[in-house]
Amino acid sequence: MATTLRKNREIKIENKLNEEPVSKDNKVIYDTRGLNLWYGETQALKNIDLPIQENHVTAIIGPSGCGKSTYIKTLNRMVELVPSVRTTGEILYRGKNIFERSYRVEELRTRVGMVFQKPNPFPKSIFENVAYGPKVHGIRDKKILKDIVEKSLKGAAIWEEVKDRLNENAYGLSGGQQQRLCIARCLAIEPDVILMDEPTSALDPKSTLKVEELVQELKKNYSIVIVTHNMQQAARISDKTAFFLNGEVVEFDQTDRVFSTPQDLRTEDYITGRFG
Ligand SMILES: Nc1ncnc2c1ncn2[C@@H]1O[C@H](COP(=O)(O)OP(=O)(O)OP(=O)(O)O)[C@@H](O)[C@H]1O
Repeated sequence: MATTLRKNREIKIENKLNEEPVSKDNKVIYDTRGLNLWYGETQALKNIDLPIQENHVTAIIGPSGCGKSTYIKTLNRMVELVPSVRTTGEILYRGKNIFERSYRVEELRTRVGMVFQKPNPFPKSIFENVAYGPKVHGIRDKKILKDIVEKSLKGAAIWEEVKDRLNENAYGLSGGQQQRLCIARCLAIEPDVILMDEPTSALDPKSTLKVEELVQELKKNYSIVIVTHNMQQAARISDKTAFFLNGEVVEFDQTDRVFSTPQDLRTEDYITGRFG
């Protein structure tokens, strides 16, 4: 891990050197160009063009089955775990096409963390849940692991609630706490991007609020892409919103514009609750 983390930092610097000078606010971290994706004969994504900006929260909204989850699972190539999947087009992550043969998918996945709809802690202690990733990457030093665990739990705004019970089983936590633990687990591998697939859909309103506040905090250091069914949530926490419909991006803009003055009638119909 120490080597991987160092490498991540070096890659960040190297990328910075290779990048064209663009203003900080406009730096594209993920650029999707003409992406099509099929599950067997079914086309789930159609000609997607989507630039995702660094240190922004980008929300993906749209009705059930429109391709939101498929899209974010394409960003870390997790979608390829489905054998019938075929893609065309490009996704550039920090300027490099992730579909290129020579692209190292393992490295992509250490730089791009993912949080799922249902909290999925391992049946292990709170400490071990967070230390797992760093251990897999070769960190054995107890002091370093302890520091990583504390820093990650603090980063996920759950440290105060669990610091006295780190050796207890993670299953003893509430759903909302489990989800923040999963976010801490994700932070422990020092990702560059965090993908979140409906991270609050299984949580109560209070836990949802905590995760939303956390996302706002995390975007200072990470780039976040979040799929959500909850339009209020997208409006509250995202900087940019992409509206997907039938596998296409119908509209992509600043979140306030998408919700206040949508350019496409289909976006307007969706956000005003006429369908979906
Ligand atoms: N493993 C799979 N095999 C075949 N088809 C799939 C698979 N996963 C998704 N699909 C199809 O791809 C399309 C997009 O599905 P996806 O799950 O990406 O939509 P979604 O917008 O995330 O939906 P939801 O909001 O209900 O989660 C749907 O038609 C779905 O049936």
